[in-house]
Amino acid sequence: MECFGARNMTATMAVFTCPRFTDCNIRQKISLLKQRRFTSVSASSSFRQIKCSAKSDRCVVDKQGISVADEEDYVKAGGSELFFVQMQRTKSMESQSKLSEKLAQIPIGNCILDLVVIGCGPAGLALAAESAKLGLNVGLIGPDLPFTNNYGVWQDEFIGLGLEGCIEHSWQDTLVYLDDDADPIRIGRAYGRVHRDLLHEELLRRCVESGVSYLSSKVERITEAPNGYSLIECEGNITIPCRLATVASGAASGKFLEYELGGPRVCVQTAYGIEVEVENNPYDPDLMVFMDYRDFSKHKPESLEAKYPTFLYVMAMSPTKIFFEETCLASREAMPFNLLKSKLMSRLKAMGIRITRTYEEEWSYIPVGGSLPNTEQKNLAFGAAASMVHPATGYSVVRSLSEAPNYAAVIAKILRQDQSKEMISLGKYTNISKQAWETLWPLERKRQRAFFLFGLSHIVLMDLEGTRTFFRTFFRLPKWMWWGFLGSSLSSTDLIIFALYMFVIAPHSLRTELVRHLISDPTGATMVKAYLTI
Ligand SMILES: CC(C)=CCC/C(C)=C/C=C/C(C)=C/C=C/C(C)=C/C=C/C=C(C)/C=C/C=C(C)/C=C/C=C(\C)CCC=C(C)C
Repeated sequence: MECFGARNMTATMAVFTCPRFTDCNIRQKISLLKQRRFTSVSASSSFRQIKCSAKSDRCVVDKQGISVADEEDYVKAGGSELFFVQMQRTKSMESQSKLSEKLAQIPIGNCILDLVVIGCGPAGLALAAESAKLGLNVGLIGPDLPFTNNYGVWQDEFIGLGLEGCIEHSWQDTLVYLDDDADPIRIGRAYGRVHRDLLHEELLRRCVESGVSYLSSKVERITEAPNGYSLIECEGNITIPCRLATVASGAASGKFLEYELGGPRVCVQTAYGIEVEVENNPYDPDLMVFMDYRDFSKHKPESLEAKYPTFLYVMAMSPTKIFFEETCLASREAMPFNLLKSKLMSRLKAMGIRITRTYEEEWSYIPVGGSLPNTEQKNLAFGAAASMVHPATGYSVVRSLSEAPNYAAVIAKILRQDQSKEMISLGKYTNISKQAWETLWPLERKRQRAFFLFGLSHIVLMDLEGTRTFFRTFFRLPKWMWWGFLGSSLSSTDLIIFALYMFVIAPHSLRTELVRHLISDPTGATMVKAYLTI
């Protein structure tokens, strides 16, 4: 057996450094956050992400619109250059198992893994389990952190994945409110709230069953050995050799990957959510509210609040226990979290809803759009790192979970057919990743994405009234069209029919805007080019 320089096995906790920002001292900031207002601070510099529970909710917002700390910490830390921050307050995640307690440790020093998956979110766990099921020797590396997000899914999609047992609450129908005085649109599709602990447990169970091994560590870099193996260099001088590496560590995994140059700029979906006990809840607990775009707060058109059209996402767990999330579907600059929070509070007040107890609070920041990974590179990616977040909705979990088996099958195939040990020892290796990249991003998928990016670039330009008109038209499309659009299951040809249908039923003002946008926005030209490329 070959052995590649794993020098010691200590230091599996993350060290807070931030190589992307050479001038910022994240370590110092984390320690300040830890000392003062926050508990359980954990971070991964490579992901440029900090997760922490706040003791205080007096947050300030940095110049990119991200709440980072309370004022005193912020000043002491010298401001924040952080790009991706999620804060979860008063959430209990203790019931989630530690990966390190259930998975065998990656053998260090004496074996070469077939595949290393970097990142332990839903995409990483699903890909690791599916690949190991096919007989690959798979290692998973990443910080041993619980799932913290609240995921919502269309129930049929989750049943299709065999994950119905992970739905903690479901609603038989879903509503969209667009007009202040009209009845809501009934969507006719059941929605579910994912139980994050059960999802974590189920994906972990699949990893255990298929024999995935695990290292709780932070990956510092991925390099290539002269014989073509990938070397996963982790903190504490641990190096794990493998035949292929797949990065599944979320949207900010840029350090390990190359992305196409000159692509569209990244936009952001921001949301502020609370799970609360309330009095005077006007929402029917049997129905999920996907989007409530009614303008309760009546902000003046020139106000900052009105600059970001937001909607309320409502999951009623009982007549009095509700999860509310004020969401800005997409904007060019991140909507400041304090603004989202104040919009939610004034909306609830205007509706006469009184909060009597807060169970949980969450801030969510999801980059949408942006470039595709460069498909010539050797390292693979999966999930948000592979730009698999739906640019026009921000949803990604179902796509990652549903594509994991197929992607794993292609990885297994190329690893089997390629690179016999003799070829490797003769230095005759080829880039075996190309086929996997092409499975993830074939021309057809690139066309669909070009269409979604065109839609996204239109969404970010609309004001509240424009947004309502847009969605009034969108939800009047035949069901298969908008279901398919949201689930990324329309082919590129279906999307042309979708666009023409939308054009036909749209009011004159929206038609003119769509055609003007198609002609004048660069994403229009890119979309046409993608459709013409064969
Ligand atoms: C925590 C976490 C993770 C999260 C949280 C957050 C939340 C809550 C979220 C939510 C979300 C949601 C609900 C979303 C939704 C979305 C939607 C519905 C979307 C939709 C979209 C749509 C679109 C974009 C569309 C588009 C369209 C188009 C583009 C069209 C076009 C047309 C044309 C161009 C026409 C042409 C014609 C001729 C030329 C003749």
